[in-house]
Amino acid sequence: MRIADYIRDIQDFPKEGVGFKDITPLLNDHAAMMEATKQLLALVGDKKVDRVVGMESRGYFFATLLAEKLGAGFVPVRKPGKLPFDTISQEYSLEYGTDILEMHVDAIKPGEKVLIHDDVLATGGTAEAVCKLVERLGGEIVQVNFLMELSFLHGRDKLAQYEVKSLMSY
Ligand SMILES: O=P(O)(O)OC[C@H]1O[C@H](OP(=O)(O)OP(=O)(O)O)[C@H](O)[C@@H]1O
Ligand SMILES: Nc1ncnc2[nH]cnc12
Repeated sequence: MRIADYIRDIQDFPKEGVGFKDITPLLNDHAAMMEATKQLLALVGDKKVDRVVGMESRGYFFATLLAEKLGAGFVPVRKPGKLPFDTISQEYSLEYGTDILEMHVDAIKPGEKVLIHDDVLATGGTAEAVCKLVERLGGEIVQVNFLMELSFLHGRDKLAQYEVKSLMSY
């Protein structure tokens, strides 16, 4: 089974010029979703992970599956104003806009080992902001992984000090 066969390309979404990578076919097929989870787990290997951090919203799907398999807690990163408790905020830029990401102040304890997961690495702005949030809370980032990276946008350059892995590269 090829995971890439379950990624649908949508041209000019959400804006003209963007080639959008749609993961809903992958989520729609149980066997494909489980295979992708297995392959992401293989990227993590035998690293100890206390918390898996997932980015709203498409990062949540596999981040929670990974947390379950790794015996780790799940931490949601959300867009502003959505988290009910005290938060820390970090501004970031996207392939198509700018925004702020937030995390609960008590989501990660100093010294905890953190896996960060998102579906797509594009410009790297989102992942860079999340790395900053995790480190501001004292977390130790053991890996940042993605289903896919859009290598022509060079998002890895923003994450040079971390172990960055992805299942697919375009
Ligand atoms: O590497 P970057 O250029 O920062 O882009 C990658 C981010 O963009 C997408 O999220 P989006 O903000 O579209 O939100 P969504 O998951 O809620 O659709 C994607 O799921 C990543 O989180
Ligand atoms: N081209 C793209 N497809 C899916 N998600 C994205 N996030 C940023 N760029 C993206």
